[in-house]
Amino acid sequence: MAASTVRTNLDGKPLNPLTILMIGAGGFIGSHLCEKILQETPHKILALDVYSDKIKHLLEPESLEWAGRIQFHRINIKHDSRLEGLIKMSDLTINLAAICTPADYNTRPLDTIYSNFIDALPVVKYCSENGKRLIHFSTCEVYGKTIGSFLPKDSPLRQDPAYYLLKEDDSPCIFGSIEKQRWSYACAKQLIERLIYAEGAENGLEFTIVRPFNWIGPRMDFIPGIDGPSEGVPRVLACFSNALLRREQLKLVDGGESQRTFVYIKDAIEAVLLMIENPDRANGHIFNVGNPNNEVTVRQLAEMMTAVYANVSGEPALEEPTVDVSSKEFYGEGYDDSDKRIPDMTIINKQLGWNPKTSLWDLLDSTLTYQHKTYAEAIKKVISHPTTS
Ligand SMILES: NC(=O)c1ccc[n+]([C@@H]2O[C@H](COP(=O)([O-])OP(=O)(O)OC[C@H]3O[C@@H](n4cnc5c(N)ncnc54)[C@H](O)[C@@H]3O)[C@@H](O)[C@H]2O)c1
Ligand SMILES: O=c1ccn([C@@H]2O[C@H](COP(=O)(O)OP(=O)(O)O[C@H]3OC[C@@H](O)[C@H](O)[C@H]3O)[C@@H](O)[C@H]2O)c(=O)[nH]1
Repeated sequence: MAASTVRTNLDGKPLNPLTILMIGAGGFIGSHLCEKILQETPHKILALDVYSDKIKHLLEPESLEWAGRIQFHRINIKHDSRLEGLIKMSDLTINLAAICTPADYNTRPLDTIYSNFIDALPVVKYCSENGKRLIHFSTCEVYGKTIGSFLPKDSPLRQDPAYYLLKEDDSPCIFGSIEKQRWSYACAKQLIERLIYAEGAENGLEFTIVRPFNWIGPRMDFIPGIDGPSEGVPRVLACFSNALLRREQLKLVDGGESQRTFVYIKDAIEAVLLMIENPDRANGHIFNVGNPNNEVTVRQLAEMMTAVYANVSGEPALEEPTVDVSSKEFYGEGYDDSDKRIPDMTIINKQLGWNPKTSLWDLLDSTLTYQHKTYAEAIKKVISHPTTS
């Protein structure tokens, strides 16, 4: 591994080992980022989260080759005086902590706003006051709806990228009305972005903002009734995986017409490592991180996942693998949706030379292989003994 050799950045400068405070290290993205940093770099991680299940394999046993380079701190940043001390001890803080599942945005809007704005405030403040660098995770949802979504359905302008391509320094942020509480998350993320940007402009905070575009892969969210609440609604990858594992129909919200671009978590993590190790190129920037080549409608995603899962499991797909449900029925009152999300890649290409590599088919193949291996047996047990779940 590279830890014993001298690492250089994109400009050929040697890199000193960093101490990185990773807030939300126990989540989906955090677990992959911890793995990458420990396996490929000499950097140290102060991993902060309220949960550690997804990074258990990195914390135990003590004999692992990176023992001593990762330390877990079980802390809730809502109320813990240790936060500032940890920021002071680190060269860089990465903030991933958030409530970020759409089922929560309209049903727990207060928790969503507190988590994505209020709870992030001390992190920004302590970084700014102590002259520490911050990489903050925002979201592609700050763009909201595309300009093109307001055009008539048959308008040829809808095919023009000027009406849908999402550009960091150009596109407006278009949300629905206040009673559409779906946008509580996007709005909170937008305000914290503006605050970080202002701290940079007025007080010299060194920051990078990341806007992930539907990063997916192993360890994303949970499978209801197995490693998460039975009634919980995770993001689409886990919802569809859960249905496939249980041989149930995949639910298409409002016909599954919305479009998304999906990027493989392992590609996306490469971009984050470039940001970590190239501050001169990353500071002061907002980066879209996604795969513009992997666009599908949610219906197409369901069809692809059904086909891939049949290959992986060796079980034929259901005759009617999908069923339509209304958003009101699925998410409740106040849901709304982003119509289309294609990231413009100009800034990340220019600053960091990063490009995603993995096709949607390939990333679904490795992810569903993982889901099958991890959950198929447990699901069978729960189905045959429903009362013990
Ligand atoms: N996965 C994606 O495609 C995606 C897309 C857009 C934005 N993001 C952003 O990236 C970040 C990470 O997303 P993820 O997919 O890994 O989500 P995740 O839910 O898997 O991880 C978030 C982690 O933060 C922790 N956390 C939340 N509140 C906390 C608190 N008060 N104190 C300590 N820990 C706390 C959670 O326990 C969890 O482990 C979030 O900010 C999210 O908004 C992710
Ligand atoms: O079972 C399901 C689940 C979801 N969906 C649909 O699939 C699409 C994608 O849903 P996801 O749950 O992955 O969430 P979204 O892409 O809407 O938002 C996500 O993207 C960016 C991040 O900030 C967050 O992780 C999350 O808000 C939506 O149109 C949703 O309505 C279904 O049709 N069926």
